[in-house]
Amino acid sequence: MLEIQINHHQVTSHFALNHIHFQVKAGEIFALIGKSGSGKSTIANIVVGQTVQPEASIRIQGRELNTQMDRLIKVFREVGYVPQNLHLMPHHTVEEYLRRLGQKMTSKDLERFIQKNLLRFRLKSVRNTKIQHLSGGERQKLALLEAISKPIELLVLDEPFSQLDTEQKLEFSEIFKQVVEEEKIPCLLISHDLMDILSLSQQVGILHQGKLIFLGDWGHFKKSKNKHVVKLQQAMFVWKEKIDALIKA
Ligand SMILES: Nc1ncnc2c1ncn2[C@@H]1O[C@H](COP(=O)(O)OP(=O)(O)OP(=O)(O)O)[C@@H](O)[C@H]1O
Repeated sequence: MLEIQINHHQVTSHFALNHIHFQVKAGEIFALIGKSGSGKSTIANIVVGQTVQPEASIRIQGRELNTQMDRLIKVFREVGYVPQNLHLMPHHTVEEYLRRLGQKMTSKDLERFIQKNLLRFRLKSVRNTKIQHLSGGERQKLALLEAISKPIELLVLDEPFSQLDTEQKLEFSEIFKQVVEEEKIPCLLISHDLMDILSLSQQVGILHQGKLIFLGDWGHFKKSKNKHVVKLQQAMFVWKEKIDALIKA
């Protein structure tokens, strides 16, 4: 279980996070959505340890990660993080990159790691392609692979769908869902688009001007009368009508 508590974090004179408190179970995807500038990435940066906020509490199985010891490293070692802007090595091929990730393994384990992950992440056909020539979807898969290639206790993805087309989103969603189930770790998924997270997450948090204005599962979401949630419900209704009409035509 991951528990995040940020009572107050002043980012600028105009923007602060307030009363952020939520929990994510192992094997569960918690989607944090909100408009641009609502504070999603600020939360992600605190959760992964990139922003120093001594008063924030990031607990995994009741153990506090945000301690002075853990502050010595840039990202908490327990976290697998896929940032909004990926930092992959452009001149390496996919296979070379995997060899780098597994450089401390025995040669037998390394071969097993490469074969398993090329299959699991559907990257076999591009194993000899340089990263600079990969599609957005392939790069995103490689970043997720890297995030889970070390022992981690939680996973954070910041806007993984923003550069992907519809087909790539579908493929990435399938792989991502399977990975979270297999790894049995809590996952925080940041997105600005409700459509991208609908079929993926069990819990959803809606962020508005630095505050969580909704927190719950999709059953609660459906029944909520909060004005911001009602707007999203209406958008979903319009999509449903359009999709139904297309299917019937
Ligand atoms: N390092 C910083 N310096 C100044 N202002 C910042 C900094 N980081 C964030 N902000 C401000 O804090 C607010 C929240 O930003 P944040 O990036 O968390 O929003 P977001 O919801 O992730 O937006 P987006 O979806 O566009 O990425 C914004 O008004 C932003 O300008």
